[in-house]
Amino acid sequence: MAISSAAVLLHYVPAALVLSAVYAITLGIYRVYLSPLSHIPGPKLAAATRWYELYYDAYKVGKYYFEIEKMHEKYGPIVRITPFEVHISDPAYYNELYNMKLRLHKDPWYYSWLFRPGSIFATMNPDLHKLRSAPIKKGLSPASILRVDHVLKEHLSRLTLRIQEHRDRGQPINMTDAYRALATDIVTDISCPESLHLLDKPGMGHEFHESIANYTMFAIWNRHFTWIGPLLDSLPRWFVALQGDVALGIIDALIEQEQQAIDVIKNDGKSISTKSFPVIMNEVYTSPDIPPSQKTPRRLFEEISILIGAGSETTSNSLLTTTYHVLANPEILANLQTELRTAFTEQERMDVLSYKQLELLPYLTAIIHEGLRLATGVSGRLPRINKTAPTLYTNPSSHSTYTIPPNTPISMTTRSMHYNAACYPSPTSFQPSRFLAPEDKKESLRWFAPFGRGARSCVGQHLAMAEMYMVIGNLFARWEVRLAEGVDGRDVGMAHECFAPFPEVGRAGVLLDVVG
Ligand code: HEM
Repeated sequence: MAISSAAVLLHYVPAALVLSAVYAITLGIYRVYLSPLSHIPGPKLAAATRWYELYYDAYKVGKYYFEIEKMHEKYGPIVRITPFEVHISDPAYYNELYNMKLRLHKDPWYYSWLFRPGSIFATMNPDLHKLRSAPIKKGLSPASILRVDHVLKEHLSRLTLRIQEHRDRGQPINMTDAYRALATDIVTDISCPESLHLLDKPGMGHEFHESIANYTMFAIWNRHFTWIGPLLDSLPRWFVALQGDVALGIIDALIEQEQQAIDVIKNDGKSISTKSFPVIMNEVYTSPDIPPSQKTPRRLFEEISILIGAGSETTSNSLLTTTYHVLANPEILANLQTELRTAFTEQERMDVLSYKQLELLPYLTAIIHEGLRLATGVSGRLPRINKTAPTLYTNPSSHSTYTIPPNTPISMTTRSMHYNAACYPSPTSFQPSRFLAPEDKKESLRWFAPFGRGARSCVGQHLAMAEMYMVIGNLFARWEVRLAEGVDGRDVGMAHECFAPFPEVGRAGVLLDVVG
């Protein structure tokens, strides 16, 4: 009697299952007891398999941050959080890890998340990063930001129009949408020949922002299953259209960005818009430091799409957190309004105040620092790798020194430092006074790193600061606004940590009543 091939296969299934189980158990035992990281404290399951992180971060959506916090409470300042990675929670060590001199690499596994390997954000090697980032740093330098002051003012005027419209209609304005639209419009204007102009769209691009946020949270799966990113990128437009208009809007925005990259290259880097300043896409293309092999449409597109992503959610979240806390604290609001009304005449306050005018104000400055601290626009754990030498870490309480072998990702989380009661007493409360008196300010700035530190710190920080001053300064100099009913701390709190902090799913956002 002939035996079918299916029957033969079935015959081997139990053996294959047993072998896989033996392999998995042996690997787990090796990782927990014999690996070069086995001396680092932490949960055995996290040391045995990456699926521990997968469960909390991808399946439960951005919950590993909270698990890592619990691990530190139980095991101390150094913890092995995956079979391969060590996490440190010790503010005094922050400057040692994120140190200019060390020339550390980023961790390719962690940064594979958004599938943009051509961007500076996902460039692991410090030499290649230096080359690629030079024109971007130039385009976002303090001098360049001053040159685009008129662009920022123009976008602020469009925000003013939206606020005015809502006041005239007696409708609350959704600042979650407004700030996301504003930050996206500004960063696209500065980076690309064409801006997205979301502030002018109905609902200020609400669905667009929601989809980007949802994608950002979903993209965590991409770290664990690296085929997801390329698959999503290769989906044809007609297929995406089946998911509805919002998905189509996003894919069209990406296609448009890629087309702009193609046009910039076709025009040999000469301006293809009527703008009075060079946009970053052109700066990258014309940079003499970058070899022609790095000037493909795909790389240009990846660079710019990351710049837009990095410059929108972070900034809008910081603006939102600051606005919420100022309004939730009447005394702070009153102090800020007094400072603004003393510094500027009514006529000046009815016009758009500039970054240069506003950055001189000490109370506003303290508010912005405190807002950036509480928001911590990047909440991810930022792993770095020393390729050549072991890293030594000494636990300050036990005085035990741990040797972490080369090539191990070592991470720290700025948000934990910003919320550490030893660095900032009553860390969850909004207290601009921490950044006011010179001695308090000096101490608070020691632990203040919203833009990260070292060679891979934020390239957009000068633009972000200009936006913070201009939006917060102008909002409270000109308008009387109140938190609408139902808005509370959950609208700016972090319920999901997906590189950026996200509030509970389903919250309506920070709505403001414009009363004058
Ligand atoms: C308040 C707003 C912002 C915050 C809190 C923030 C924070 C950060 C942090 C902490 C990093 C380091 C990430 C890492 O180590 O992987 C970073 C990197 C980066 N940021 Fe920002 N950022 C903000 C605004 C912006 C803006 C406006 C832009 C663009 C114009 C931008 C573009 C980038 C880019 C491209 C990187 C990657 C830099 C590199 O790897 O060399 N950011 N940002």
